[in-house]
Amino acid sequence: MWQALLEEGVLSHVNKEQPFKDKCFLYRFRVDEDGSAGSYSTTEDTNAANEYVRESLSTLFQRGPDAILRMILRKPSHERTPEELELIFEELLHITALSHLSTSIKRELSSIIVFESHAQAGTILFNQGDEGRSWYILLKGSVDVVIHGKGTVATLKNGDDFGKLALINDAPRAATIVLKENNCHLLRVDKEHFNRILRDVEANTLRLQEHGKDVLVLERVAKQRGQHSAFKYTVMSGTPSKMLEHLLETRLGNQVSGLDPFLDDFLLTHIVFMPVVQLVDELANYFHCDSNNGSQTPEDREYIINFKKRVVQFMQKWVTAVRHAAFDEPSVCDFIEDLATEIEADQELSEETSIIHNVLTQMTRYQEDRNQNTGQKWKLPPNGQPICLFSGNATPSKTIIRPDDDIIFRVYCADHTYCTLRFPLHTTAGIIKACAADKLQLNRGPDDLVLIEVKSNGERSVYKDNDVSIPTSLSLNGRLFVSVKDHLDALTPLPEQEGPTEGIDIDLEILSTKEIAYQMTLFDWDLFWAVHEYELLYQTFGRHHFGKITANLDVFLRRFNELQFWIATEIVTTSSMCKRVGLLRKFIKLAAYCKEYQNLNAFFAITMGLSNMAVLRLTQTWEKIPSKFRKLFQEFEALIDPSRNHRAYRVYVGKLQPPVIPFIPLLLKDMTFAHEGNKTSLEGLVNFEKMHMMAQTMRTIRFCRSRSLGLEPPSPKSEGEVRSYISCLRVIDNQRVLTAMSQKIEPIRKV
Ligand SMILES: Nc1ncnc2c1ncn2[C@@H]1O[C@@H]2COP(=O)(O)O[C@H]2[C@H]1O
Repeated sequence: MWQALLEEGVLSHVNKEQPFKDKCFLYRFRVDEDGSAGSYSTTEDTNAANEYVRESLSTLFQRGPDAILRMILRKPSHERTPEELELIFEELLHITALSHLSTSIKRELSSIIVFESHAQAGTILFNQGDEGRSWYILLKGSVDVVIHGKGTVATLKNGDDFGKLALINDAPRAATIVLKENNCHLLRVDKEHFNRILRDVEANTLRLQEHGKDVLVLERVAKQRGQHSAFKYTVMSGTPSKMLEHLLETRLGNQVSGLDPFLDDFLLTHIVFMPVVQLVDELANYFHCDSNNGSQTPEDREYIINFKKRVVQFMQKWVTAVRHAAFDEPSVCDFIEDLATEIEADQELSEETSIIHNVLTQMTRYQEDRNQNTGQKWKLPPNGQPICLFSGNATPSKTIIRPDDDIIFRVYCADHTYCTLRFPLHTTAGIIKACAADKLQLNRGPDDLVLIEVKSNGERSVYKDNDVSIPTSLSLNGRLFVSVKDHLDALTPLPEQEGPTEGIDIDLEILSTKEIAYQMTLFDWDLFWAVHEYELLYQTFGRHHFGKITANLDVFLRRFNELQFWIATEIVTTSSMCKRVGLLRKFIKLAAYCKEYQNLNAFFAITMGLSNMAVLRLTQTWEKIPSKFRKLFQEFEALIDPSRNHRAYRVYVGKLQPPVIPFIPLLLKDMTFAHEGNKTSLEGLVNFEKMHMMAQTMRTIRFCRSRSLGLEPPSPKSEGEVRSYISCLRVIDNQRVLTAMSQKIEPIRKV
């Protein structure tokens, strides 16, 4: 009762101590303090006073038991008796915020959980950006969750808890907590106890709300070994802006080195859910958060400066993660320049000057390089040869194909007449269609016409009007046609699409196999190097989704198919059995060298070429090669075996150190699997788990290229000859034709 009187302010301790202590005489009644106590002169006064005492006593009878609990909860742990701990434990059983915890944990909590009350509405419990020291459960009253630049985003009521995020992630407080009512009651668990008892058994999911709607859903995940605790919260879904805020608040600043996985996932995939322009806009707002904030306390200033530093760090990590792709966006370049100017003018940001200058230098270097190589011309030769620079240089040699580079290609119509067009790669199918129709004098409206690929086997695939990177997307011997919609059946492949009818003139036997593998790897490395991780995203979401070109990836995938069909073409066009046997041996050796050079793309392509039914069925040829070659080939086949989701290959490649040229079709398969199996948006929030899956695959590419290719060249005998040979392979990519030729050179044996 004394405790209740104390809490209600009837009684006060001279030093304002809150827990009531018996046998202590330093209390006085407030009325005494005020000096307003007087004698009751009339009977009415006495009756009124008695009535007042009765009412007060009945209130005290109600409040007394609760006050005992609070009195106990205010005691230091070591002063709590076993009976008192039991009382606390029973109370904890009724608290929803603890309902997911086991009985033994609640017992542990009984001895350390403390009661805290605050008399005044408006009291700040802690500030955004502060170090997290405790976790709270609200027992009575309500608090506002306030965020810089946003104001109050949520109000928490009794039963709610808060303050866990900073403790679990070792991050600063994500919001300021302000008491909304007088006399709020809270339970508090301090960090050291939280870490010891709760951290690793915390609830699996944490949902943050703003204005009644979920904005961030975090899930508990295992941390890597060696870290403070076994768990932390990672983002599962969220609104784009809240995820960015969470990133800037918690994932930057306290990270000394390395790239935080959430930050890296965000940087690699944000284009899916947050366009670059929006990202730059929000970063600029964060950087300028002080511009409309007149009076600032020193704490405010510190917070603001810290935030500015984080924006700079974000830019640095952005450029590291996506390299030149960031500089291809004018809004990013403008922002970097503005940042540099403002940072130079702000003494408080002097440490950031070198970071932003470094970013600026990278940007300038890239822009210079781009300006030098601007408007390159590529051509897609009509005879099924690889896409190459128009200047005649057959090897792209570390040349990236850019959206505004031109490409020269042909568009045919049903009677096989054609026009030659030259367009930037980012041109849409709709424009190409209109222009080709005009040149070929097809007098029909654009809605009646389609742009379509006709493959060498007669298969057709229609382009959507807003698809881009059209010429590079063609299959090896595929051709672009423009046709009236209703007459697609009339389209037939051109005779030349069949490919060569006999082997290429050069005598492969005289070229050193190792030299071919070496030159092939250099060539493939250059193509691989030009592919940006983003192209995997563009390809997965569809050519029209981002309006961005996938030309470098297209060229690399074409190369894969080219190698695969080249093997089959060479074998079936070699009619001499003796030569064929030699060729088979040579190709198995070639696959072995490519594997040794860690060019797994070529290794797969060659092995798949050799496993083509048109080659595999040549039993007489296979019988004539030494058994050690056949065994080697069986090993290779086992490695490319697609069963159990390409397990053999995944295990093998998992052990390699870069540089590696990976089997890209599998990476694309993984991307498609992640894309088709998971929604991009879940109840209005970005499904970040999906973004994480996609980023993992994109990171594989980064890992494979994280060291440059430094192969020891085999003593060159015919370097130039080999190089020009492997960069200009002509192939048959029609399976029916390959099989027919195979049957011609080794007819089915009659039993
Ligand atoms: N929308 C929100 N954004 C950030 N924090 C929130 C939000 N809603 C509630 N909170 C709580 O506010 C707390 C502030 O401190 P913490 O970052 O430790 O943990 C935070 C959450 O528990």
